[in-house]
Amino acid sequence: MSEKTAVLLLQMGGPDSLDAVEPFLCNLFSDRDIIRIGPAFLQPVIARIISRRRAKTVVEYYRRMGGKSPLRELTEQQGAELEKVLGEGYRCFVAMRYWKPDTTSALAAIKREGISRIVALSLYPHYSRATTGSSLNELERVLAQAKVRFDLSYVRQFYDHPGYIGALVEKVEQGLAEFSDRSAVQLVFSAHGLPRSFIDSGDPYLDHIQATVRLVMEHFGGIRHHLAFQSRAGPVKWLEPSTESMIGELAKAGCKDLLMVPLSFVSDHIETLYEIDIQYREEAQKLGIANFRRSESLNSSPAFIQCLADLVRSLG
Ligand SMILES: C=CC1=C(C)c2cc3[nH]c(cc4nc(cc5[nH]c(cc1n2)c(C)c5CCC(=O)O)C(CCC(=O)O)=C4C)c(C)c3C=C
Ligand SMILES: [Fe+2]
Ligand SMILES: [Fe+2]
Repeated sequence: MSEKTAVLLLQMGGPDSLDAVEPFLCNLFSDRDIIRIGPAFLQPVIARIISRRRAKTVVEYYRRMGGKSPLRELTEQQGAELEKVLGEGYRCFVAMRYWKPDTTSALAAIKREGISRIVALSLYPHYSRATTGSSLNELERVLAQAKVRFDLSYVRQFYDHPGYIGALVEKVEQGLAEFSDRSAVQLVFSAHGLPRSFIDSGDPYLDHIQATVRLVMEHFGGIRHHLAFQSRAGPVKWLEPSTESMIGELAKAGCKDLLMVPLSFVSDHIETLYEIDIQYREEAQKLGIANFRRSESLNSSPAFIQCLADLVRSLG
């Protein structure tokens, strides 16, 4: 057995071609940790119907962002950079919840290298049962079937880690520098939405998001800021206000300079590259917000990779 530690980067994954959109959606809608549709035995059938219908709309979004999600490449790059910072004793692997490479193939690769110690590193800063919880449940299911035993530890969240806050502050600072008068800019922190029922049953996601916003804003005294939630799907009640309505309200109040700060996803994907950069930008410009910008996603920013390395090393 190798003395090395495997760092297993947990992400959602995204379609790697337009043909992959429907099966990706079907995997997502089949997962009862993220969405419950009908009784468990019927969910796979309903998931197939919903994914076929949603794919018709979403394929066009992926087409407009280059024909696929960049999540795999971005996550593999994070793994490569993290491996460089951690040095000799570590190897990084990627496990995507709804697309490739999946948890089974990631564990097979770890096993092939003879590694027995795994740090499961969730790339969602804010814990939710829908995201990190789902990835960890999948990992436990796959491990239960593996013939090899691993020594496993977890990074479940890092919403208040000084390295994460510092990496976000750096991106907001760069975003603000693009405006001629930073005191006129309003920040909209845009987090991924979640059905209200998750929070009502104890999910800490909203508390984590609010803590991140508070810690980032300690560095930006005097700048006006707001928190909103994007990408709701389906008829249930979601966290409010929606990013769309927030943009509308700010436009009505005369805002001309707006910096969107994506939260809750550390890499570029459909919510930054389509929803914010295309959909919300077109809407904002129609409503008279002349300067609509977005701070960059963390992706492989050196400060963020250093944060991930600190999190891994903190587990000894
Ligand atoms: C079905 C309900 C959904 C919940 C709840 C949800 C929560 C949630 N999602 C992310 C991050 C990502 N979501 C992505 C795609 C995506 N998510 C949903 C649905 C829910 N998400 C769908 C249907 C899709 C597919 C795209 C679409 O149809 O709109 C992705 C990957 C995007 C990519 O680039 O391909 C990420 C990442 C978070 C952080 C979150 C709650 C905390
Ligand atoms: Fe999502
Ligand atoms: Fe989404």
